[in-house]
Amino acid sequence: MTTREEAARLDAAGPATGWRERFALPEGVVYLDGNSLGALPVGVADRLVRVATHEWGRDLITSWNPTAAGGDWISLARRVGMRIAPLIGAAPGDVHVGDSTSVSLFKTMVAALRLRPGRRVLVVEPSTFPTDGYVAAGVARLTGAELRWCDPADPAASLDDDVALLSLTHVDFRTGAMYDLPGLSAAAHEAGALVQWDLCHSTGAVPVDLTAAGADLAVGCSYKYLNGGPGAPAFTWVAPALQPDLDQPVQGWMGHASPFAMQRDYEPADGMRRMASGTPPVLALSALDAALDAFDGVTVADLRAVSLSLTDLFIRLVADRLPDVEIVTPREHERRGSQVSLRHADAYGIVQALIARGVVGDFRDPDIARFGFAPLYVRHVDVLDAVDHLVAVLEAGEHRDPRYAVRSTVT
Ligand SMILES: Cc1ncc(COP(=O)(O)O)c(C=O)c1O
Ligand SMILES: Nc1c(O)cccc1C(=O)C[C@H](N)C(=O)O
Repeated sequence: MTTREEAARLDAAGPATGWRERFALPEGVVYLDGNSLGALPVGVADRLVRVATHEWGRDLITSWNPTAAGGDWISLARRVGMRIAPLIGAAPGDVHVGDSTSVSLFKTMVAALRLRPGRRVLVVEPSTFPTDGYVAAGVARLTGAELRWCDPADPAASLDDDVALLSLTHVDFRTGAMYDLPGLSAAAHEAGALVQWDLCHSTGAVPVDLTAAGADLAVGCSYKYLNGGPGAPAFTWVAPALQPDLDQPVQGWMGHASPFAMQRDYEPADGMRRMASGTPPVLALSALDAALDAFDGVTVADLRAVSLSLTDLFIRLVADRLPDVEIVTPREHERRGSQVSLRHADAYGIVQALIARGVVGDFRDPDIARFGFAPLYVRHVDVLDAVDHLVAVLEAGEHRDPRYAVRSTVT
């Protein structure tokens, strides 16, 4: 059994030294929900104030161009994309930032169908985060393509000559299980299909090398492990070889080759700039830009080492102390993201009772209690404390409190 002293030693000796201080976390809270909403990095509030007062308030519209205060809003999305690129194995100019993940999925799915005109099937995994399936169904309805649900245990079995795109989520939001990104990318290509990865639950916690894997398209949000804040803009990546033929459906003026020439006819900009549609969300991009400072000097390999050490410890302690609780997240490192999910009939009550004790995880219908381990700020001592509280909740029956019989709207 790991003692608190041993856990504290692991925290002090590991590569995570100094990482947690980059966040403004409330005292006494063990935050295990960074896989839904990342914590607040220290520089973000000041940056937002500066952008609002100096760039917007004082410099007004001149801030679209570079100013003494900073400004240069017009290139902000591109600059933020360049900072996300190394976390996903992308070249610096190949990441567009600006829409929600759902809207990004719409654009990339339509674009992928247009890149494979002879094929009309979109393959999606049915237990993925719902928005991926909803958008795929909408795209199918709009384009006349067919949506084919694959077997989650064997997505490659659904590939054939009709498939234009295999679209998968790298790390599953419910179970924390991780797909073999290079292997499934290769399988899609063998069938002549393109492959897209939803990296919402990977980026910033799990190593991803889209270039090495030969993937075609990817999307991901920035409010989870990237800590960009609620509603922070998502990113899109498309393999450089596909960019010249990329034809996305929301062709707006910001994706035009010369937006300020205000021409009548649309002419796409070069490269990923054409993925833009309208005016970029400058305030949200500024928050994200400041949030990414928390990754300065941090390698993805170190993030992964810390993440695995945390999830290993949580899994081991739960297995030892609560043998009746089912751990649904895979034990094998190569199949695990950065969260651990437990199955229990009273999962909702467990999560609420833990929150009342200052341990914040979340619940996913119908019976999953989810715990995310954001390696930049979760410590081994937090893992120990979380499991102590979990054991105490179950022993005292706190999860059966009648207050938890009715669920809140947002879980
Ligand atoms: C895998 C996955 N894809 C997409 C989304 C939704 O993205 P958005 O709300 O940015 O459209 C989420 C979570 O919200 C998610 O977990
Ligand atoms: N995006 C969210 C939101 O606006 C409110 C509440 C939760 C979320 C989430 O991110 C959910 C998340 N994708 C999940 O994995 O469940």
